[in-house]
Amino acid sequence: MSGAAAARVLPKAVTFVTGNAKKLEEVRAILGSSIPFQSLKLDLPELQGEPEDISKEKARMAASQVNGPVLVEDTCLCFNALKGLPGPYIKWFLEKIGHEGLNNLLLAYEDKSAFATCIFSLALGPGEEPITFIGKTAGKIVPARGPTDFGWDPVFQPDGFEQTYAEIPKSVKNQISHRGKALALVKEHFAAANYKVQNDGLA
Ligand SMILES: Nc1ncnc2c1ncn2[C@H]1C[C@H](O)[C@@H](COP(=O)(O)OP(=O)(O)OP(=O)(O)O)O1
Ligand SMILES: [Mg+2]
Repeated sequence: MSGAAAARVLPKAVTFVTGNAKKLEEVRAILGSSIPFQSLKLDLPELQGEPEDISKEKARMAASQVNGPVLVEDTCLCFNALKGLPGPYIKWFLEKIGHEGLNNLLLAYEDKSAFATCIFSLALGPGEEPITFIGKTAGKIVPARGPTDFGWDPVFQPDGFEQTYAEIPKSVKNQISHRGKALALVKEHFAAANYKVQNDGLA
C-alpha cells in the first residue's frame, strides 16, 4: 500500500434497512443514484433510551442480520414543552392517540414548538461501531392539515413555512426536512470515504 489511504472495500452494496415503505421512498428520492444501495424490509426491535443509542443499536442488529454494510435511521418528534418527549416513542404515541391526541398533549402549554430529528447510522459490517448522521428541523405542532399518508407530517409545521410537512411539495420538504439534512451528511461521508464495492455489489 502506498500514498493516500486505500478506499475501504465493502463486500456488497450498503443495505438500507427499514420496516417503513414511506421512509424508503424519501430516502430513494433524496439519495437518487449518489450512493448505490439496496433495501431490505425488516422491522428491527428498538431499544428504549437516547435517540442516538437507539439508532446505533438498530444498525448493529441490522449489520449482523444482513452480514454486511447497513444504513438505518430512527426518527424522533420532540415537543419542547414536554422536554423532548415523545421523541423516539412518537411512533407509538401516533398509533395510539393520533394527530388529535398529539395536539392535545400540548393543550396545557402555550409553547407548541417542536423539532424533528432523523438519525442515520451506518455500520460497515457486523461488530463494527456505527457512525451516526443527525438532521434536525424545528417547527411547531398544529391541528392536522394535508394528506395523511405519512405519519405525523400533517401536524408538523416547519419554521418559516405556512404549510405542514404534509402540505409542502415533496421536493421542497426533502430539502428542508430532518431526513434531507441527515442524508446530506451521509452523502458527504460517502463522497469523502470513497468506499469501493466488491464485484459491483453482486457478491
Ligand atoms: N418524515 C416523516 N414525517 C412524518 N412521519 C414520519 C417521518 N418519518 C418517520 N415518521 C413516522 C413513522 C413512525 O411512526 C415514526 C418514526 O419511528 P421509526 O422507528 O423511526 O420508524 P418506523 O418504525 O416506521 O421505521 P423503521 O423500521 O425504520 O424503524 O415517525
Ligand atoms: Mg421503528
